[in-house]
Parts: sequence; structure tokens; C-alpha cells
Amino acid sequence: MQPVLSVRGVGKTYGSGHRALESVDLDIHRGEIFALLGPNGAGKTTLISIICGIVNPSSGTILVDGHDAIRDAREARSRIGLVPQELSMDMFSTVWATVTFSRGLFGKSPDRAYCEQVLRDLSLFDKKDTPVRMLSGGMKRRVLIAKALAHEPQILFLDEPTAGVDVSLRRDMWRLIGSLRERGTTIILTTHYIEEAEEMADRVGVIDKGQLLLVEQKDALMKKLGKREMHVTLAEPLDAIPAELADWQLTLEDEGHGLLYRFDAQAERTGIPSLLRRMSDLGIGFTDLDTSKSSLEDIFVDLVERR
Ligand SMILES: Nc1ncnc2c1ncn2[C@@H]1O[C@H](COP(=O)(O)OP(=O)(O)OP(=O)(O)O)[C@@H](O)[C@H]1O
Repeated sequence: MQPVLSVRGVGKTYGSGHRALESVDLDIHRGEIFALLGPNGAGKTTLISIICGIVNPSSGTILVDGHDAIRDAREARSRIGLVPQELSMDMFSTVWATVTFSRGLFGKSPDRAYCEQVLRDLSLFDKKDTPVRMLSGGMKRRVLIAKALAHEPQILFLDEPTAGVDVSLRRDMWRLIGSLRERGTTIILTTHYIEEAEEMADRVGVIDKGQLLLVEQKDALMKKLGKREMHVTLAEPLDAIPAELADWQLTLEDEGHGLLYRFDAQAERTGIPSLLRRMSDLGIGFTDLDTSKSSLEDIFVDLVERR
């Protein structure tokens, strides 16, 4: 199937001479949730702003549902809803006016039933006559989403959707984004909360210093790069790791009271039974064992730091 968004060779050098994006290639599939991860200044906002027609690229092409984002900017932009990081609304307008006005800006004819449905889906309907400034911070964010959906876009960009919101609102937002996807909206989000990508994304892209380092299915990425760890709590502390245990490349932790063993989550043999046997032969007793999987966060930090 043709991708809903196709980015080819997109680069950006700002007027200051700063090279914010190298040649980026990216295809977004219809109906997926794609998370763009990257440290501060990586180029996430620049890329989104170029796709949304807010910033001009220095090179490359973008097709939004087959429409060139520069030559056919109006058509391309009408297929995109953008939820910016900052609250950018007329705070004195009502929720209803905010949403219907935004629909009009895209040249769409009024559709009361559609706008009402958007507000209901976002649990905003009973606030429709309330001025935006009187809503809580979380509700204001919902209005931003309603506003971005007002013109029935196929792709919704969410720039840091849950930055600075509390844990319960974050969960609500995740549920909401999930239900938007169920209705067929393609969602691209940038986030600093790797947990957010881990929870929601179908695919993940990692960007750093203007370069897209990788794009992968989230599950495949976690399988491929994921490491497992085993922590062993020793009955008696050790001064050093005995030479007989060198094969396992252990790390001594907790001032000699623990051993850390890292192994490949994909490997057929973990090496754990043989390690425990060897420890027993050497008379090294333990009181506890604990294994854990590396998270998307570990993988991300590893990737970015390795550069
Ligand atoms: N208008 C501009 N003029 C010059 N440099 C800019 C401009 N906008 C952004 N930059 C620079 O381009 C780089 C990428 O910025 P961008 O905002 O795209 O990063 P980001 O990944 O969105 O970061 P953050 O996570 O902090 O929002 C940064 O070094 C930034 O300082």
C-alpha cells in the first residue's frame, strides 16, 4: 500500500548556518502510530515543521497522501492535523468556536455532527460553551487535539503530547490516542517519555543530530537490541571476581555483595545454568536471583551514547 506520508532526502540548514537535518528518508504507513524519539535539539520539531509546511526544507521532497507538500501545499496541509507543544489558542473563545473556526480555516464546510462527535470523543462536549481559559490544563490540551481534528485530517502530529502533564492525564491521553488510531487516523508523535513510545507505538524512529539513526517495528527493536540482566545477591561478599568465572564477564556490584550478569535476550543458551553450577563448584552461595529485561529507554540511551 502507498504510504500516507513519504519523506525523501529532506535536509535543513537554518539561516544561521546550523545544519538541523541531514538527508532524512521516512515512509509512514496508513493507520500506524509512529514515535519519533530523540534528545533535545535532535531535529524532531524541524522535521515536523517541514512536513506541516511551517518551515521550508533546504532539500528533498515530501508527499502527503500523494500531494507534494510544497507545490501542492494546501492539499497536503489539509490532510494533516498538528497538535503543537504549546497552548496556541484564543483563550477567550469557547471550545465550540475554537473547533468550528479551525475547520473553517481549512475551507471545510460546517459539519455540526462531526464537530460534536470530536468533542464527545474527547470528553469535551459538556464544556463546548466554556471559554478555553476557564478549563484545566488537561482539558486545554484536549481542546488542542479537537482543534487539530476539526478538519478531518488523515495524519495527526502530536508534538510532546504529554509533556508536563500528571500521570493520570498521561494515561488518559494514551487511551485517547489509541482510540483515534482505532478509527483509522495515522498518528506521529514526538516524545521524551520513552515509556510513552514503549506503550503506544507500532514503529519507532530514533533521530539524533539531524540524522535518522534507525526506524524499526518497536517489538522487533526490543527483541533485537534488548539485553537481559541477572542480579545475584551473594551469601558472602567477594573482593574480586574469581578467574574461574571469567567466561561470563560478570560485574561485581553492591560493594562485592552482588554479581551482575548481562546476556543476550535472543541467545539460544543464556549461560545461566552453567554459571550457577560453576559458582556452586567454587562454593559461592547466593541468597537471591533477579532477572530483568532492558527497556526501550536502555536501548535508546545506548544508541545515542554510542555515537
Ligand atoms: N529557527 C532556527 N534557527 C536556527 N537554528 C534553529 C532554529 N530552529 C531550530 N534550530 C536548531 O536546530 C536544531 C534542531 O532543533 P529542533 O527544535 O528541531 O530539535 P528537537 O529535536 O525538536 O528538540 P527538542 O526536543 O528540544 O524540542 C537545534 O540545534 C536548534 O537549536
